[in-house]
Amino acid sequence: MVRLYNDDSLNLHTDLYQINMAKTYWQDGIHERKAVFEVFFRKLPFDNGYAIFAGLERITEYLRDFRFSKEDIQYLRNELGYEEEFLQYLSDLRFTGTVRAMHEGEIVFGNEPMIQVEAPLAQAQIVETALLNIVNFQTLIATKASRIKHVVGDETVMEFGSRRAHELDAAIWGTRAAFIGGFDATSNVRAGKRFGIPVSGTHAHAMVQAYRDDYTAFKKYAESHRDCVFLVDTYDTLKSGVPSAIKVAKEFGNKINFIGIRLDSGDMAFLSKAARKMLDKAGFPNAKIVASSDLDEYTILHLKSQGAKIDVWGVGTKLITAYDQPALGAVYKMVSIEDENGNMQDTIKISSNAHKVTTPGLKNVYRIINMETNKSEGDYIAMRDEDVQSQKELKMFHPVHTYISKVVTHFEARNLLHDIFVNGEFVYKLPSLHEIQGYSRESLAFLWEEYKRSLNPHEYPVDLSQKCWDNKIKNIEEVKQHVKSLSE
Ligand SMILES: Nc1ncnc2c1ncn2[C@@H]1O[C@H](COP(=O)(O)OP(=O)(O)OP(=O)(O)O)[C@@H](O)[C@H]1O
Ligand SMILES: O=P(O)(O)OC[C@H]1O[C@H](OP(=O)(O)OP(=O)(O)O)[C@H](O)[C@@H]1O
Ligand SMILES: O=C(O)c1cccnc1
Repeated sequence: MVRLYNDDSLNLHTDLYQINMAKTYWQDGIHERKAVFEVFFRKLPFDNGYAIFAGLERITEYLRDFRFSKEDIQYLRNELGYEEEFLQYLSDLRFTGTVRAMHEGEIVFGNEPMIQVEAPLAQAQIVETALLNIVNFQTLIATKASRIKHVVGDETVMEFGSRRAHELDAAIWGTRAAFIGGFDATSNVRAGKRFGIPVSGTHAHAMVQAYRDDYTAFKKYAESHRDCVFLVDTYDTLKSGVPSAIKVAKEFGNKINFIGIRLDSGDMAFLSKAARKMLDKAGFPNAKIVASSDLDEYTILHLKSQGAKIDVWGVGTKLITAYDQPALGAVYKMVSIEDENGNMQDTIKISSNAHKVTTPGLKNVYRIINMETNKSEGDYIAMRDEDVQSQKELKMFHPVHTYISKVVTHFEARNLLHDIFVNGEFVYKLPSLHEIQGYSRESLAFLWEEYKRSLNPHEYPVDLSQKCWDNKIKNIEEVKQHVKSLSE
């Protein structure tokens, strides 16, 4: 088949300015200098108390495949006019850097690196766009899913969003992220095939319309399927939908597995309670009630507070489009760069907003677990040469309001960043998606409930070590001096 679009590589999935900067570095001969960038966001999405890091698997694939194809080079030559020598450099380019990152599914907070890229400057620059693109979306959806799952609790929640997602990629990768965040199943069959996510589904109003009435439609479905969930709200939920479902379930008996019914409109608290009574009375106390229709964590919480008898939740649009916050603002900031003598020098980005000043240098991130409570005291960012675990007492203080502090003893300092690539070599063992979901659940168990509630959660501490803080202040002073000297 002749394809309209030959989407042969992801290397051009970058902003033009990255390639232009790479060209400047290359022409100036500094493209091979080592640079360290960190991926982090400043503000948690949805005013949540935590986020769930997702996207690492796709990033590893992107970096392993990192090469400009012949067609890419041709495009850069013919349409963008780059010169031959630079194009030759680009066509030989492979990712040779070191990447450290959190495990996928890790609980993550503002202002701490989820990923560190330590690579030749030009390479580190070119990969920024794709890395942020992947992490921002997948982390956002995994976090939204986690908020929803937190409200749903032990009941089942299914992902129904593909039809409303922002195109095909978002549906597929959003579904994967939703599973990481705790969703149990998806309606998207391709996501099931590709990622091994359990696939599940009922039927649409169209089928009832096609057969003109509930009873005939359910009967025809029962004749062709063993597992049956009947959608009961096409015409009249309580007068026609539920009675027809019960009638078919009785008629077919053991020939089908009558799982239950689905409600998709109306007052779902009222209808679910009424339907429950009808199902129980008819001898189907185990039949489940599935609900869908513009659900999110808020509606689900409301429905539960009204005593709705809903066992399974189907959530689409508001999850997959991150309806109430359409983007996560993760950024990619340079923290260190090699100088002309081969020494690494810290770099900092200053802002008039204290929260926006970056934290320079080569750092580690630790989760400080209190060994007595087995709960997390906060995250602790230290310089790489610090030995955090061997300290008897750890002073943790707020990175902006430094007078807010506490001393922690009897702790385990868990290093959150793991080697993914070392000098271009892929050294990480990718976990399965089920393992990632399990890991995320375990990570959440270290958080006190105060950080997990969906409304006004406590602010989780992400603190700097004294050394890291001193280094930041020193860098700020140096930059100020430098700027002053230039203006004199
Ligand atoms: N008891 C309830 N309490 C709070 N929210 C509810 C309750 N029942 C339903 N909802 C929510 O209220 C909204 C109702 O949507 P809307 O009025 O647009 O139409 P609908 O009843 O779903 O019907 P249709 O799909 O035919 O337009 C949905 O988001 C639904 O999840
Ligand atoms: O509301 P969401 O959270 O996005 O969940 C998915 C929605 O998609 C379907 O509706 P649609 O009107 O597209 O078709 P159908 O009801 O006829 O199946 C389904 O009935 C849900 O209402
Ligand atoms: O299986 C379902 O019930 C379903 C699937 C996609 C969207 N809405 C509902």
